[in-house]
Parts: sequence; C-alpha cells; structure tokens
Amino acid sequence: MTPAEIAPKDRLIVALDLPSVDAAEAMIAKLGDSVTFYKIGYQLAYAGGLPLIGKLADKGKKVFADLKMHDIGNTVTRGVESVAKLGATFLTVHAYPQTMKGAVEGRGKASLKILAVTVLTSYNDDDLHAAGYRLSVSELVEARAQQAQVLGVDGLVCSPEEVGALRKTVGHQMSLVTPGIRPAGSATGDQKRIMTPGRAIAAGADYLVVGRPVVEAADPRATADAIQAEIAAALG
Ligand SMILES: O=c1ccn([C@@H]2O[C@H](COP(=O)(O)O)[C@@H](O)[C@H]2O)c(=O)[nH]1
Repeated sequence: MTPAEIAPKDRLIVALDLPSVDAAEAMIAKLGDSVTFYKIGYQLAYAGGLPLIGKLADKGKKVFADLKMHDIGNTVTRGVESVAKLGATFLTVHAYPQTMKGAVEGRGKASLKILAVTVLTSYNDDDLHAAGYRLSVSELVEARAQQAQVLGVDGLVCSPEEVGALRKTVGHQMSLVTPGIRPAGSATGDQKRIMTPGRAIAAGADYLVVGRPVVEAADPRATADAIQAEIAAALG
C-alpha cells in the first residue's frame, strides 16, 4: 500500500499509555471500531502488555510496539527477531547507526517495519545541547534520517515540524510517523514540538500518534472520531 492509499481512519495511532492490561482493554472497548491502530509503549509493555500485541492483531487491529530499542548491535538484532514474532506492524529503535543496522538485520524478511526515532518530540535545541549535542533539532533529525535511509530502515518517528523537510530528503519510501500531536485547545504536557492533527497531515505525515488527548479525554471515542474527521478534512 502506498502512503496515499492509507485510509484517514487508519492514520490515527492511539497510544495505550495506561497502567495495566485491564485499563488498556477497557480503553480498547470504549474506542470500539473507531480506532484501528494502537501503540504499546513503556508503561503498558512493562505492566505485562506485550501479549496484547497478538490479541489485537488477531482482532484485525494493527499494533505499534514503541519499545525504542537501543543496545549493542547483536542484542538489538536478537531483540527485534523476538518482537517480529509478536504480530506488531511497527517497532521503534533509536536512530543510532549500530542500533538501526542491528534492527534491520533482526527484521530480516519479516513483515514488521522498523521505525527510527530521530529526535524525541519532547526535545528542543536547548535540550539537545544539554545532552551534549552540537547540532540543532532540525540538523540532527536530517542527519539521522539520511543514515536511516541508507541502512534500510522502513520509517521515521519525528515531530510534524520536520515532516516537510524530511519528505524532500527521504521521499515517499519511508513512513513518517508523528507524535507531538495536540488537537486545538488540548494540554501540551511535556511535548515541545507539536502540531494539530490537521496541520500535521497537511505537512505530509503518514500516521499521527496521540496518547493523552484521547486516553485522558472525558469521551475518548468522540475525541478519536474528531481527530479522524480532522485528518480526513486535511486530506481533502
Ligand atoms: O519522539 C517521540 C517518540 C515517541 N513518543 C510517544 O508517543 C506518545 C505520545 O503521547 P502523548 O500523550 O500524545 O504526548 C507517547 O507514548 C510517547 O512515548 C513521543 O511522544 N515522542
């Protein structure tokens, strides 16, 4: 499927950032057939949530395993081989060359797609400098995207602010997946590089990751429906 063929509804990935499998299953029931793509990250994975990947896949949902792997190459390769058996669609690794190379090797010919996290969306230039980097966010995102493409990574996690520039760099061969999505009026929280769903899609994002604005909403299903409507409107 080309990025242009992804249905508006399937572009919303809801982050199941919840404390237990019971809480996640209750949220999935509330969202019902409105959400087709879920993300499982640290909070749920470390609370016994990894088997949910297979359960959701069996129900026809897609799952993004946001495990943000980063270790010596061999360990990443073996870890990715294990995740590839769980039924996830996407898996994240940090965008370091050894890590990405190991992940691509571990993926092999499996259907799992590897996404490289370029620069976390909670970081701005000052945060990068405090972490010892001399490059700005946009420079580091660009450099890592180029390395990821050369190494055969399938897609990138970036903020919507970088999507326009990245499309020129990597074309449409790599999926661009953007957290840092905030519907108008919702709390920013710890995110620093943000955009509304409509603007992110108009900028060229393939998938939007939304956590707190949906799972902490009074009516999560209505919120997800509204985001999907905004995505559809932006696609025209
Ligand atoms: O750069 C990144 C990479 C991953 N994330 C993850 O996305 C969600 C965003 O949640 P919100 O509640 O909508 O802020 C969360 O699970 C992060 O771990 C990211 O935000 N930025």
